[in-house]
Amino acid sequence: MDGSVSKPSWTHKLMKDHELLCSKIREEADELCRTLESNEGKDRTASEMADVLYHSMVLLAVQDVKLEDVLEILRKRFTQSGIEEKSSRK
Ligand SMILES: N=c1c2ncn([C@@H]3O[C@H](COP(=O)(O)OP(=O)(O)OP(=O)(O)O)[C@@H](O)[C@H]3O)c2ncn1[C@@H]1O[C@H](COP(=O)(O)O)[C@@H](O)[C@H]1O
Repeated sequence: MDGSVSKPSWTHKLMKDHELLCSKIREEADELCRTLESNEGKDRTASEMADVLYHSMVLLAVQDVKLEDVLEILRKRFTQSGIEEKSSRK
């Protein structure tokens, strides 16, 4: 024993408590939207987006989904407009 005390980790807490994790993602997404609706400025938008990304990346890690896999899906969508893709599903 080296006598060190491990620091509490927000990430570990989120990974163990899926209800908390999902509620944080919803809360942070709502805060991000409010930066637009209330014109809170670029810095606030960037900060809230960082919160959304961080919490969403924890959700990916819980499910063993790599961010690279998400980026690959976005890359494949480059050649098709979102409206075309949506109508192709109907
Ligand atoms: N990027 C983050 C990160 N972004 C946000 N958070 C935490 O997410 C929590 C969000 O809670 P709240 O919504 O209550 O806080 P808030 O959003 O600041 O409050 P308001 O917007 O409501 O004013 C806060 O405790 C933030 O510190 C993060 N916690 C950790 N990380 C990264 O994860 C690493 C490991 O952190 P630990 O897991 O805590 O060791 C860190 O070094 C960082 O790199």
